[in-house]
Amino acid sequence: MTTSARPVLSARDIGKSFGAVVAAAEVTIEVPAGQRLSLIGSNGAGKTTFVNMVTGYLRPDRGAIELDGEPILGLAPRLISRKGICRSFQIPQLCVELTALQNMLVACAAADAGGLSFWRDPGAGGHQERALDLIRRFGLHGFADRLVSELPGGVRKLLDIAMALARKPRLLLLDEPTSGVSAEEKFPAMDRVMEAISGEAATVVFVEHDMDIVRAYADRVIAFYSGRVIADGTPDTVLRDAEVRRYVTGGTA
Ligand SMILES: Nc1ncnc2c1ncn2[C@@H]1O[C@H](COP(=O)(O)OP(=O)(O)OP(=O)(O)O)[C@@H](O)[C@H]1O
Repeated sequence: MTTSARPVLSARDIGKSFGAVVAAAEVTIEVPAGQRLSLIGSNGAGKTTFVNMVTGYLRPDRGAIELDGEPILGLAPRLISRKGICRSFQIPQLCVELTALQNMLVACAAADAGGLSFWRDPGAGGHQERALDLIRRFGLHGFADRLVSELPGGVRKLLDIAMALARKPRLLLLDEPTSGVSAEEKFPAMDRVMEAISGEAATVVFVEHDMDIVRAYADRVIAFYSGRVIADGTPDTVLRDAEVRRYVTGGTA
């Protein structure tokens, strides 16, 4: 679980409270390159708060966050994403009036652009090739020309994740990649995601409620409870942990 190499992500003693609610209490997590880390915990345990702090959507009250040794705490989400931390959301953030391919083109063009100049022609500058490659690798070619408003939830989820990869991130954070995806589609969808991520050599942190998915795709698991890390280790170790069984899985894992 430990490595002598410098971690891709280092979050040390980060804390965040919302009034009396402690959403993160001195959370320390280091993620080495290439790891597939799953964050688990019951509703309100602090998983999304952690993701939001790492990606700049929430500013911690205290602590330090570094990407490849460079401090990133306090930077805006757009800057953090340019530095190499990208994310997907529980509810996909897509432009529903554009097609799947147009959304991907905008993501690819924005990844390259210094400003908003990509709006002039998102199809220019090799973006088309990258967009089509990602669409194909996520198995979305059949949906490329369909409006996002017409797409099923599972397809939207995959498109949102594929768009997060447009920037070739060092670290990809996926907030509940399988929520809203039907039981039979979950494993094929995660196979696509993990295959695409390994092709990009990105490190991945994913928030997940389905313990079968955690077991199948994570090589490390961190369990949260009430804003604290209560277990950290291999899936087997963490899912057998007494506190995790009590507070997270209810003994069902
Ligand atoms: N913007 C906010 N304002 C007030 N309270 C918040 C805010 N964001 C999160 N919280 C609170 O912080 C705690 C942690 O929430 P968080 O969303 O991180 O949990 P989670 O583990 O991601 O839960 P879920 O699995 O339901 O998404 C909860 O008690 C939540 O109500």
